[in-house]
Amino acid sequence: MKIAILPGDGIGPEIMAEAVRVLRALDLPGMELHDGLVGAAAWRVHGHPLPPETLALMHACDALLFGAVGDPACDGLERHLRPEQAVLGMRKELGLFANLRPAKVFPGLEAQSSLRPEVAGAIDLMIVRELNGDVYFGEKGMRETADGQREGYDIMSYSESEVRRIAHAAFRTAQGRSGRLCSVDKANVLETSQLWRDVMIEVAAEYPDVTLEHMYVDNAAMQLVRAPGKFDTIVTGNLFGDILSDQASMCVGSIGLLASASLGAEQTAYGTKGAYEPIHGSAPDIAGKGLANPVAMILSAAMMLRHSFGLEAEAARIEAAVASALNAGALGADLGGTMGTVAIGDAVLAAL
Ligand SMILES: NC(=O)C1=CN([C@@H]2O[C@H](COP(=O)(O)OP(=O)(O)OC[C@H]3O[C@@H](n4cnc5c(N)ncnc54)[C@H](O)[C@@H]3O)[C@@H](O)[C@H]2O)C=CC1
Ligand SMILES: CC(C)CC(=O)C(=O)O
Ligand SMILES: [Mg+2]
Repeated sequence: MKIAILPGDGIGPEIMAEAVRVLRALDLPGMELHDGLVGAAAWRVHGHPLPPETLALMHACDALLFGAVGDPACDGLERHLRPEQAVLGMRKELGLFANLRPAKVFPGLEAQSSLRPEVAGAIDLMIVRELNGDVYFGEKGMRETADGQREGYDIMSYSESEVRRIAHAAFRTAQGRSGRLCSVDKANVLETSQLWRDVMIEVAAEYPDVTLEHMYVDNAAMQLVRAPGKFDTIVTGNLFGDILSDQASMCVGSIGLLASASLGAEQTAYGTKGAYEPIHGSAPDIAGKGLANPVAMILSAAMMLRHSFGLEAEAARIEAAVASALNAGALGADLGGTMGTVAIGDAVLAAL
């Protein structure tokens, strides 16, 4: 059970330290943790955000715990050297095309949501975000128009096979939940989305026990704050899924609460290889202050135990400890409390 520990930048190291404490407390036989550098932290040492040393570690491990990357000091670098290329590169290099982002309100935290408590209380949804395609990975560049203006461009595209494989992942996810799948696209405007919708409908024929509906992304953004409890499983593209999941986090209460699993086709001796990371970024505005909520990172470790190592009981144990600690008031500033990163980690450990 080899796990790559990739804290990254900003609050990444602070929240990773808490997740590692929780993992170590479980005392799992055969668990090995291997540290690696990603993002600006790697660029400062090796001159690249995803250096060969880290890539080799990623390939050698059964699962990866990833903190966050991003550093304002690097915003002026050429794009291929920016910290964010580490997370994009990891997902592409390992073929991690299915990003599962669960959003569920924790008992006792309904009032921390940006929504009314009775609306927030009904949230229990899963966003299945495609992670290897879309406008994030299309050809991009800067060119000059005929009248001498600068013009930036990013090509949005999806191939049929890319949509088909995420469709199967989403239908299977919906089967394991309530059997309702909502595919979010912009098929009224985008050809990419029309293909997405057509393939979703084709794949639906193989899952007669799942009810498929379609929703345009602008409406989905609205419905997510109007009646989020009506969603069960959402499947969407890379860009829309990125945006909708940040929005879902505030419906739950804080972006510091939402974990994710990024899975591909590769199987190890233990289960599906995957990378596990909070949905948030490196939060430079609070980095180094001990204020970051480590819950999303800790819950990402739980998702790792479930998906990559088949350790369901241990995953559930972490999730129960987090729910109990939050319910008992282990809240940071993001949730209206006063606790810092380490104190929240202590509370989770005490509840384990
Ligand atoms: N997977 C990754 O590594 C990601 C990296 N980024 C990068 O992170 C950097 C910052 O991006 P932002 O747009 O500011 O997004 P962000 O998610 O880092 O922060 C947005 C806001 O949420 C707060 N926040 C985030 N995580 C928190 C936590 N655990 N506890 C308490 N508050 C938390 C931050 O303080 C900030 O006010 C950029 O360089 C961006 O490119 C952004 C998203 C994902
Ligand atoms: C650097 C971004 C593509 C990462 C992000 O915002 C995300 O995956 O949620
Ligand atoms: Mg994001």
